[in-house]
Amino acid sequence: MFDEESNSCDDARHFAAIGKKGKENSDPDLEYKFKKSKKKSSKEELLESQMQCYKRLSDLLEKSKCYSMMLLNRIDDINLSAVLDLKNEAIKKNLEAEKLKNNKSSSSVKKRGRPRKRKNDEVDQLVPECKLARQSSGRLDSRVGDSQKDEELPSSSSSSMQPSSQDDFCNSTMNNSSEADDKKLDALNDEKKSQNTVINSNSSSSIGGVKISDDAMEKVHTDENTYKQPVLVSGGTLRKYQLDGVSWLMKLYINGVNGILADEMGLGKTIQCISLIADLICIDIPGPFLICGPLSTLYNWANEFKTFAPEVPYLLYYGNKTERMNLIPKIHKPVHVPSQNVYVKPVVITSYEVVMKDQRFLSKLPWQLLIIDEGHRIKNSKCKLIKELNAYTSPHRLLLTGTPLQNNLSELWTLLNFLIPEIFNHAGSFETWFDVNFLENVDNADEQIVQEEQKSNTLSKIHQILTPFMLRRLKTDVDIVIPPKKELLVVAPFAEKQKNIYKSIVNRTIAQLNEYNNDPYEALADEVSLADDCETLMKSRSLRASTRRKSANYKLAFADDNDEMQDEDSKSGSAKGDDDYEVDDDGLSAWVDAVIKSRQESESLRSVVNKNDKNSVFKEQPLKLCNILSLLRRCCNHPYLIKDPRLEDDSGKLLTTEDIVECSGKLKLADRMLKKLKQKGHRVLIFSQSTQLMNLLEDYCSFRKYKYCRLDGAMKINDRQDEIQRFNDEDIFIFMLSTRAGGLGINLTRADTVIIYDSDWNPQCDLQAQDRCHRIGQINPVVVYRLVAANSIDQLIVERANAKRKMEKMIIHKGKFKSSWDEGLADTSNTGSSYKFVDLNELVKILKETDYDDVIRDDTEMSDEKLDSLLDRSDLIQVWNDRKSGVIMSTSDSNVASNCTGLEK
Ligand SMILES: Nc1ncnc2c1ncn2[C@@H]1O[C@H](COP(=O)(O)OP(=O)(O)OP(=O)(O)O)[C@@H](O)[C@H]1O
Repeated sequence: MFDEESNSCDDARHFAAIGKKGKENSDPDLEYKFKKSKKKSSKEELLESQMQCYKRLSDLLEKSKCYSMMLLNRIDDINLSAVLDLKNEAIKKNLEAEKLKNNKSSSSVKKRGRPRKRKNDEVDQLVPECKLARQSSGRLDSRVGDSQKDEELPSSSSSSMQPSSQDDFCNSTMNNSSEADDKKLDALNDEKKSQNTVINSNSSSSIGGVKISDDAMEKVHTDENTYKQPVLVSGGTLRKYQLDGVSWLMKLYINGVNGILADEMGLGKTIQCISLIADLICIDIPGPFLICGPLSTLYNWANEFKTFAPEVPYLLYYGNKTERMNLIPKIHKPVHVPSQNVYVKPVVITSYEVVMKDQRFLSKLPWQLLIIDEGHRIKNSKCKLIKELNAYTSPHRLLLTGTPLQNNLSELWTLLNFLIPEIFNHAGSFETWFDVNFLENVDNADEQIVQEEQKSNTLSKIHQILTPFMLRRLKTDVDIVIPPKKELLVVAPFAEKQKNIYKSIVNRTIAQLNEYNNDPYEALADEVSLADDCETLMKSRSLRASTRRKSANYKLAFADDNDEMQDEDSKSGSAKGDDDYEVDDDGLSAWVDAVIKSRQESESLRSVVNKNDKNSVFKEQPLKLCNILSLLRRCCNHPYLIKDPRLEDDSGKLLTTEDIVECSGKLKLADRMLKKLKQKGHRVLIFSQSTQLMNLLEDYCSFRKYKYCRLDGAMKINDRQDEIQRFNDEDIFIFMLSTRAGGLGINLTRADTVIIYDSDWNPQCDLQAQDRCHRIGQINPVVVYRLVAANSIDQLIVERANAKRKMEKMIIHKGKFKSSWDEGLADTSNTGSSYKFVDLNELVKILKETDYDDVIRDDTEMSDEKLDSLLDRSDLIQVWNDRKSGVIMSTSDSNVASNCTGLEK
């Protein structure tokens, strides 16, 4: 619905922003209307605001259309000129380089008196000492003691994982320090550029200052059907869709358009970016290039460079302050790329943390490309990272994310605003452009959504606007063969005592709410006594309270989920539902409604109160309220998370008994499943939101004598990497990971089973987690079990997540952004106001989809037969075998191949 108040508020912000930015962005017409509107009646204002809204939307569509037209024309111009074939060019270049090298090496043979070696051997020759250093370093302690510390990362000499290219880089810069300094880079590369013809001032030079010669342009301007693998990417073969992706990225780059590569997780966004950089090097753009991402993904980037583009130098820039300072000279040192005979700056790979900490220094460098991996990290417009990143100048910004839309449309808008502020210039007015309430409202029936779309075409408009800037392919769209996956929602009944505790929490809270009538603040201020109640209950079960670990540390359930590596059990979100909770008739749903209502009320009150009184007593109350959700979640996961009753032995170790399994419905079921999975030789990833639950699961694994690995956000990067390596190298049954830290950018294809022990409010986090093993490199079908405690907050979370997922599917419309660049633009280049309308039948299909393929539910303990059928994956194996033979018969037919990936529902 159009909101008059928020619109005028947006307008005010909009004009304030105009004032700040200067005249160039202002719209005098709008400004006049805005001032004038103040004197009008509210009806007139509403009408006028709606007109403004309409005008802005038309402007936006027009801008997007013009942008697309401009790009299309530019591409056409370039393609019309005589385009040399990239491959021939590469071969020519290689020959020249080879010739040059032969000359060089024959003179060096004379000088050093040693025989000439083959190209690859030469690189290896440079680094024997570094390789030795790699082998000699040992494992490090697994925890960071002080969370406030700088990232504790090793210096280059002590890292057990220091990649060879890094070593190559160190060594070669040392060996060549006298000749390959900054001046040499400029001189060398200037010399090369001067051999080229005129710089195409119409193309990139006008956009962000990137100058690309005609010669260079010719090398990259082949259309995507003939786009060739970059010569520097020698460690693997790009798949067709990846070549298309690189072609798209290159076109964005040379046309000065920022964008989002939003391919589904595991499709190889990394290799596509590496290929882009490799191609940029070949067209005389010698860097520097900056890649930033979550800490846990840095080694993955390094490994991918090492594997696929071994000649492209990179630098892992991280560590504490001193370590980073020591690395600074290396950022500036050019490195020789033998096959191209060019000097380039190493690609700097770093974390968000460092991008913020070292902003003052790093942002001064003339980055030629800025890649933000797991780009949804900046979905919140107020996050510090966005502000810091905005200080970085680069002619090109690229966001990578497999999950561009996580919670709501404003987040997507924030990403676009960061990338293309000239079009998506005012995030706040987004809501006034589109009436997206009907999409975001979880209570809306599917039919309502379809009717609304029929009426307003909102989805069609959004798709049209996004198309030029986003490329998204799903596993089912592309020519890769990944074994099928299925997801099962497994509903576990509470263990008897667990159920009592849960009831007690709910009843006590409702009583509080009633008791204090409409005053939720007072009602929930007594949280401690609520916890005490639970304790009393536990004690009454004769479970003695002696524990090494502290009892429940109530973290904020509504903490900002943008915090890097935040992986505790407290997540952002809200719950709403009207389920048939047996715990307390309609009690729980009423309770949840009350929780939400009071949260909203207290938030608005807080904002009012806070304006006047910074020390307001109300300030923290809404968060306390949410702690109760956290308490319920703990209870669903394991009652020990409320109070751990175990005693210590003489060495201070907690004595674990069968009770650890018996008192939690979910663990009891998981225990039975794990026993059988082990017998069948499967390997399992267990994801949880809570590190405290992971502590318990560790105790459980030790108790059952299961070999396990662990990865969570508190671990140092080296230790995470060691654990990943250990799981990949050794025969380890279980890898337990915190969803937030372990769900990003890592490859664990040795596992073929995923257990999501507790679901995230944000469904994309769980999807990211599953895709750690369902990706290229997986050879077996994958089964995902999502555990849910029956009739509990767990179910609300899954429902809420499903609603968000539906919205994401509608916006990031399946198939909408997989189209090629030109096809995508063609939609917007049509004359007139013709939209490519959303196919309503397809929309209905999307609305009916769920992520899980089946729900397995039992009110009592699951029978052995049912358990066996739960664990049976012969259906997947059959499908996989059939598909494999189908693919073999027609590998050239990408359509057939694409039908052979994933599992249709
Ligand atoms: N053409 C290729 N040949 C061989 N392996 C490939 C190819 N493309 C990708 N891979 C491998 O596929 C795996 C997934 O790639 P990558 O991690 O880049 O995916 P992603 O899209 O970035 O996923 P995420 O969003 O989860 O980070 C990696 O192990 C990568 O090495």
